[in-house]
Amino acid sequence: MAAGIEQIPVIDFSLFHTDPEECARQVGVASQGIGFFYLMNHGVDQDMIDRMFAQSEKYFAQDLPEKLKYPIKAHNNGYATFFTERAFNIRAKAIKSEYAHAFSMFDAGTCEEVEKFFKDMYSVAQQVMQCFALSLKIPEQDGGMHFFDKSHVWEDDSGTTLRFLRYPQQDRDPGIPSAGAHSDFGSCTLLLQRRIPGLEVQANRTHDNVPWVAAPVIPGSILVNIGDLLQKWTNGLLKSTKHRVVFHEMQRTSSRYSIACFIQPGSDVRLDPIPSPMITQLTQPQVHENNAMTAKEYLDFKLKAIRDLGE
Ligand SMILES: O=C(O)CCC(=O)C(=O)O
Ligand SMILES: [Fe+2]
Repeated sequence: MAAGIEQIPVIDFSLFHTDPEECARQVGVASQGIGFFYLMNHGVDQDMIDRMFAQSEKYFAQDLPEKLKYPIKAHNNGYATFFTERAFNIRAKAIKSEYAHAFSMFDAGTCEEVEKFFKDMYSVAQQVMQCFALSLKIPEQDGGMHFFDKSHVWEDDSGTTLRFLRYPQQDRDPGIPSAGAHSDFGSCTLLLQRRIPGLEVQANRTHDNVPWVAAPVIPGSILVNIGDLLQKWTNGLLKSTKHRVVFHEMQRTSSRYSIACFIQPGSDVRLDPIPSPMITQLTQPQVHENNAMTAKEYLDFKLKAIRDLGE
């Protein structure tokens, strides 16, 4: 049965190596449906993930002045508080820049491991992007399953960001989401949750007041969702779904931690129409803009829109 919008499918990602077509089919169904899917057997080492969470806990446990040594600025690296959510961002670009000192949040010797972790997550994203290209049936002469490879290169300048998140312990339900309903901006997001649930996904895009679907913590999984840029780039075929984080009873006794990896195309990538028969068949005719935005222009446009909203 095809996955509906009411449920988040779980995909055994070892299929990517044994049966990429079937893997891509499952990724395609989920991406055109609820816009979220779990990956099991994704290949990122669980012990390393556990160490990243341990580093994150240690970082957030520091006194505020320590954390504020690296406040988030326009470059989007560093510590930020958004309402009841706390975050520490590291952009892929920062790893090799003068901003590398921000890694002092980590214990000595762990910087290399953070970089390895970030790169391993990025490789999973690249495989997911290959599944997107396969499911879109992009012709071989246009790149086939490797269509997105050129636009997602680790070394290229991009907005790709690793974000360590903490939702502090609270003795009562504040009654409002810790992270309000939003969609992500980029190509896709890879999320690691641990222990405490709270993430919810919009069950329906067409009417308000519909139930939210819980995105439970599935140990060992990576939760992937499509971002606005990929929705726009695929002319709406792949869905960027709103989600939020709400208070969970377990937060009365401990903080909730998660780690998100926001994947963006290279800054200079132009979002020209994708040569996909699926997009042609399943979406309204695309408006051919002569001056398609670059990924950076799109991201700046989205960031400006939230700044203008005063968020
Ligand atoms: O912490 C989570 O579970 C989700 C975070 C999220 O949606 C975001 O930072 O965009
Ligand atoms: Fe999000």
